[in-house]
Amino acid sequence: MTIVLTPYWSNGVQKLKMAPQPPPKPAHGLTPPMLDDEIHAQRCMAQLRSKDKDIEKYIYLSGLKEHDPHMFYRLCLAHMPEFTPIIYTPTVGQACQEYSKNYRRPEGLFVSIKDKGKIRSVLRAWPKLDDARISVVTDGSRILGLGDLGINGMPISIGKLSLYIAGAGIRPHSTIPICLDLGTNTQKYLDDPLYLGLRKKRVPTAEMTEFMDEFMYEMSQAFPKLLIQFEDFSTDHAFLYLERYRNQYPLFNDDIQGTGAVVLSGFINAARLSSAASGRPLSSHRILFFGAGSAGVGVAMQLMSFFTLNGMSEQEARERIWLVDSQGLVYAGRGELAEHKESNVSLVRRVVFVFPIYPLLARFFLSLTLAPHRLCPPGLRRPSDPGSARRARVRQTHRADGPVDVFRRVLARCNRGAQWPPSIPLPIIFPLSNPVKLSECTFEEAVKYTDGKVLFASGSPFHEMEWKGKMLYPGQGNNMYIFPGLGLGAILARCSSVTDSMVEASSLGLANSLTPQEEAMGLLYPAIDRIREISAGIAMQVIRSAQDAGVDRHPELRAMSDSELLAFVNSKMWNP
Ligand SMILES: NC(=O)C1=CN([C@@H]2O[C@H](COP(=O)(O)OP(=O)(O)OC[C@H]3O[C@@H](n4cnc5c(N)ncnc54)[C@H](OP(=O)(O)O)[C@@H]3O)[C@@H](O)[C@H]2O)C=CC1
Ligand SMILES: CC(=O)C(=O)O
Ligand SMILES: [Mg+2]
Repeated sequence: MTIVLTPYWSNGVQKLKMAPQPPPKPAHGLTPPMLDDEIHAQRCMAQLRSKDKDIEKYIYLSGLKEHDPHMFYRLCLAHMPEFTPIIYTPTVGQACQEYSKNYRRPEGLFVSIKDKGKIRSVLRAWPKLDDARISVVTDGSRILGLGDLGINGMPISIGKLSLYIAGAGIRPHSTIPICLDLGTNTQKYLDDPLYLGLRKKRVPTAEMTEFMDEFMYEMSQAFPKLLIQFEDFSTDHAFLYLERYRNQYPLFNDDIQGTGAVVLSGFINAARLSSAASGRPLSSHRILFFGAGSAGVGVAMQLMSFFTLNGMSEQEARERIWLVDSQGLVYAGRGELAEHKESNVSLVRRVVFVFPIYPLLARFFLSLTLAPHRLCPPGLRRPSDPGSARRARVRQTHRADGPVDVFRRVLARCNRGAQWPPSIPLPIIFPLSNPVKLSECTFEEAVKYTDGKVLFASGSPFHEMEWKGKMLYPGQGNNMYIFPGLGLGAILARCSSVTDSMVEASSLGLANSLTPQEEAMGLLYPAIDRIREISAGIAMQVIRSAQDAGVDRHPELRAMSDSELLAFVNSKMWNP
């Protein structure tokens, strides 16, 4: 089916093709006589691999997905490690940045601030109203770590949904990529004649909230069975709209909750290995978050919840967790804190009482000195390090222009060329920022500075490497391991909302999905080729958790045994 769905900014009439229907058998004579499926799969891979640049590969695969979706998803499933860096991070970041330049055809739904008051009619233009089950919605304001890309954020919604289809077997025509156009504060795009979005600065939060209220209500009316994933909203709005709507509609925020879940899962597996090697209990870990945005605070909240559910007091759990932002250590009394840091005050250190008389000195000291010093694992501290020299060093690190440089320097200084201390046999380093160029450190750096001992997981993929005759494998701590299974479970259980317990269930499901072979290799996350199996297991845990929380609306699933439920989940997966 094709319908005319012209983006409001487009002059011409363009057709939005609803993909993918099973390909109709072409009449004899309309295809080459020897067009064999198997050979054609090889041909497509050869065409893909012949492209020099990743962005060209991305464009090629977008075209393949449009005109032959079955082949696209078949190849995607067969070559996950090769495909994900192209259709997802890191290349999707470039695809977003160049979206207006490379734009070829409409894909997804654009809802503009100008549609306020008539969002209903925009949504109802979507051709597959009854089929819709999952939508990834972004406003383009914080795409990966690349900042405010405005309407150029659309490929992130498309990319995430491709992973839903490939990774969890969501039916392609049940997905709706959405980009909200609320303006952009990035001058480069406002000045770009090719920019496809509104040429105005972002609207104030109050106006955005009115828009969001209407948008969410109309979404629930137009698509009654829809689960919504909020993606890459700037941190203030990410927390605001998650809290505002989470009890009203089935939705979750991928950057806060999906990231929290994936990192908790990796942490559980890493801490197991680390604690086994050091003989120290899980409670001995000290966790530094370098960045206190939606991802950092989301993960910190997830870890807090895990620690307290597993026997630690809130105080003990809090003492494990340290947040650092662009101003240094986040602590109560530092001054006005952003809402998402303030409202998660249980994470904020309450250390200022040590300096009742000299609050300014305290702020300076805590921000520049104590935080990185204390956070540096104990075995790495140099007891003889004079305070002034340390302060100077730390100040120097804070002079850097971005978190990447700061982190690299801290890491390098932690090592100081000395032997990695035996008190921390297996340090855990998760440089989670995306895409690759924003990763806080590379796998190679982490391996080098820890003499090959690091337990490592990054947001974007790195290659394995050899170190002193041994092959070392980096993990990919990316929410792509979580959202397909979490979404599938929430859809199949017909949830009225997504609870914290469902998110935690997805995390534990992932942590427990390692095979004995993967465990023996010291992996923190399972091989991505097994994503379907992993997603099915996660979906099953999520459904059970939804039932426990009483938010499921599919009572027949309650009567099923676990094996029946798993078979049911698998039977619902779409296959190319
Ligand atoms: N691996 C994964 O699955 C995921 C990865 N991410 C990635 O995480 C990154 C962060 O996302 P998000 O939290 O939403 O982004 P934000 O921009 O909201 O947060 C960034 C944080 O880093 C802090 N920061 C910036 N510069 C410095 C500096 N020089 N020194 C110390 N701290 C600094 C900021 O401080 P301040 O608060 O003071 O401004 C802020 O707290 C992105 O790259 C994103 O792609 C996100 C989601 C999932
Ligand atoms: C992975 C992801 O969601 C992000 O970097 O924003
Ligand atoms: Mg994201």
